[in-house]
Amino acid sequence: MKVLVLNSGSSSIKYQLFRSADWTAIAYGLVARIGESESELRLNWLDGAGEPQSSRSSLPIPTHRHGIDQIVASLRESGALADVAELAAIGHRVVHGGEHFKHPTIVDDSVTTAIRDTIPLAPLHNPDNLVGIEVTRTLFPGVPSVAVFDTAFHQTMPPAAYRYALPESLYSEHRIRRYGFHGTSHYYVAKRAAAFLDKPLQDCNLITLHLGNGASAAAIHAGRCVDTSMGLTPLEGLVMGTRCGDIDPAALIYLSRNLGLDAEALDRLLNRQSGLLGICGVNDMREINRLAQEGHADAELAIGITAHRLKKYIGAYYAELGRVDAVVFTGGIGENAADIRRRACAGLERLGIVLDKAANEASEARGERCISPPEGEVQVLVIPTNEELEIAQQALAAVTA
Ligand SMILES: Nc1ncnc2c1ncn2[C@@H]1O[C@H](COP(=O)(O)OP(=O)(O)O)[C@@H](O)[C@H]1O
Ligand SMILES: CC(=O)OP(=O)(O)O
Ligand SMILES: [Mg+2]
Repeated sequence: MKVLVLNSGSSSIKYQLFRSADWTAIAYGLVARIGESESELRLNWLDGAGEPQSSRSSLPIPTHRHGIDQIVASLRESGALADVAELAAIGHRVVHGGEHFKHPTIVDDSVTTAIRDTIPLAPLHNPDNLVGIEVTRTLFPGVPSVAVFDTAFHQTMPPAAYRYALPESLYSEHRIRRYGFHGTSHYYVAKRAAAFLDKPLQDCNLITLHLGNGASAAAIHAGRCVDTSMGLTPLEGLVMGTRCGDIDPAALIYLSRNLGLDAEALDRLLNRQSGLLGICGVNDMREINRLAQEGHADAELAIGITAHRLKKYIGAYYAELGRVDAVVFTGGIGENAADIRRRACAGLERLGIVLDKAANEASEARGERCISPPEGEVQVLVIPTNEELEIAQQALAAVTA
């Protein structure tokens, strides 16, 4: 059987098709620039002989529905998915599941309603996730769609970690609390880290750092999440591509009173115009590294604030956990940006966190690796994330349960 995984964003859909027998990704790709005059369809697949092939085409793709149609048509044409009947499940990334969803869930009307209800909490993500689900439910009524939630892994946090110091009614009536996101990624890399350390996950204390366009940290005690940096929405915590992370909430009051910014303007400012982009005008870490090396002070500052914030969270989560087996870096920045890793870990020797300079900076290194000395008290690991694989496995488990 095969499992298709869709990660629907505002103007793109990323997808992977897995063969469940051995969890090989037999095809993956994306549809980009949906709704623009020239959209793009990319497909990578393994041909009949197992050789990798790829194709890229430009065509107008006006809506997500057309995008998913195109994905399925190209999967059919390539032979990766000869017949939709081969699909055991379609797994969807859903960013916000509120308190309602602690597990992967087969979608029915009540589930789409519950996901729709959380849109105000994840306006950047949930609407597009929902569109993907609605399209596959109408296009393939015979194939179960399974929602896998970013928030699910964090549902084990104790109240001391997930409650804010706000009036009780804001929690009991409005469910304002820390939810946490990227849970599928934190869980996946935690499992891989445990395997790397050759210990059962339930014996591992880990600090996992997912550093992509969105970024978050998690404290994992005995294999369960006990704290995470994102909050009610994916805005709190670390510095991100376009999101500010932690700020004094009174800054919003100030901006509202003195600059007249309303809710929409604050949302735009903090979610889309801040973070790395706000500090230095660029949100791509590769470009920022290049600019910093050329001496651009604002690019250097963007890296400095990012690393400073990361170090603070590593220290805080170390204090919460008491003992740490490994610090795990993942996501596009975590997996590739040696300089960020170096700065985030600098000065933490007293905590047993030490990097092996050569291992950290080995630019050709790929895959799961240890970047601390083998005798180190705390292993520092780089573990490439694979949210799609985790979603595929959870989706299949949900439909076969
Ligand atoms: N070699 C690299 N060096 C530094 N940063 C990198 C490198 N490769 C990717 N990145 C950064 O990773 C970020 C994107 O991470 P990714 O996990 O792909 O994002 P998303 O959250 O969209 O999945 C971007 O800031 C990008 O610049
Ligand atoms: C929740 C979140 O921030 O997701 P992403 O990193 O995909 O934007
Ligand atoms: Mg990602």
